[in-house]
Amino acid sequence: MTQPFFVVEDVCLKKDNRPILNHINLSLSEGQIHVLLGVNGSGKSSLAYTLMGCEGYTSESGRILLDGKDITHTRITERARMGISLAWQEPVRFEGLPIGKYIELGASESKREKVIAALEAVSLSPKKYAYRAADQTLSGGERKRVELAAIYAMQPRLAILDEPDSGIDALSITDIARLICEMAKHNSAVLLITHRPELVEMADSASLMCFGSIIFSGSPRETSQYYQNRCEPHLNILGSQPWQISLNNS
Ligand SMILES: Nc1ncnc2c1ncn2[C@@H]1O[C@H](COP(=O)(O)OP(=O)(O)OP(=O)(O)O)[C@@H](O)[C@H]1O
Repeated sequence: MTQPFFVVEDVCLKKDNRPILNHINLSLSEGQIHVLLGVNGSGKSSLAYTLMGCEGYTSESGRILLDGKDITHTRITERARMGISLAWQEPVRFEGLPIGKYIELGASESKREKVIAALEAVSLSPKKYAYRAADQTLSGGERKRVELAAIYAMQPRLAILDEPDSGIDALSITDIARLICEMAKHNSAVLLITHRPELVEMADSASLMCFGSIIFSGSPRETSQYYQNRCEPHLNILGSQPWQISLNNS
């Protein structure tokens, strides 16, 4: 793995005077897939928004560095230009716009080919979808695929994927896994927020968030085992839904 180009140093965030992120440290290299695990409300999406530079999510302390340059106070549009992109947990609505046009907006080069390749990468037929305008007949799962296709076409330096699997059926999870691997092969770093074991397994590294802090980092296997041993029993006691993750051969 090459030297990290994206480094998060000691980042803290408060909302309504409440700490949401506590001294987060993270680094990513080109082509690295890093999984962020954690129960609901542990701060995963807040970290994604902070790294993307979303309004209201500027860290009070610490630094975010891209190629050694401090981008902690750089606006979201500039960060996008620098090659950081975020696939939201709830896909962006682009009603009225043909799907192909939406994907083309951020495509890096040779746009028509990119749109076709991106749609094929998420198993949507270009013939059927490229000219179809987004409207209420587009399902949640289809929207999720289009959002991922748009990110794929961009070939960002860092793709932050916030639960790309939500609303996606079990059979289609292999399409998502393949797409993420393709992105990494094209040298994008991927920060992947997910609860799906199939996606955790293919990552290079993982971190576990709890109450706004990263409490464990290691291999995906070690991290999910840490979760199972330390977090799940507490969730069971609290009567919450256990977050189910089981890696093969573990
Ligand atoms: N804009 C905000 N104002 C106040 N509190 C917020 C805001 N955004 C997030 N929080 C709080 O920060 C905490 C972390 O939320 P966040 O959505 O980042 O967690 P998460 O790990 O992504 O959860 P999930 O898995 O349910 O998506 C929660 O307690 C949430 O209520």
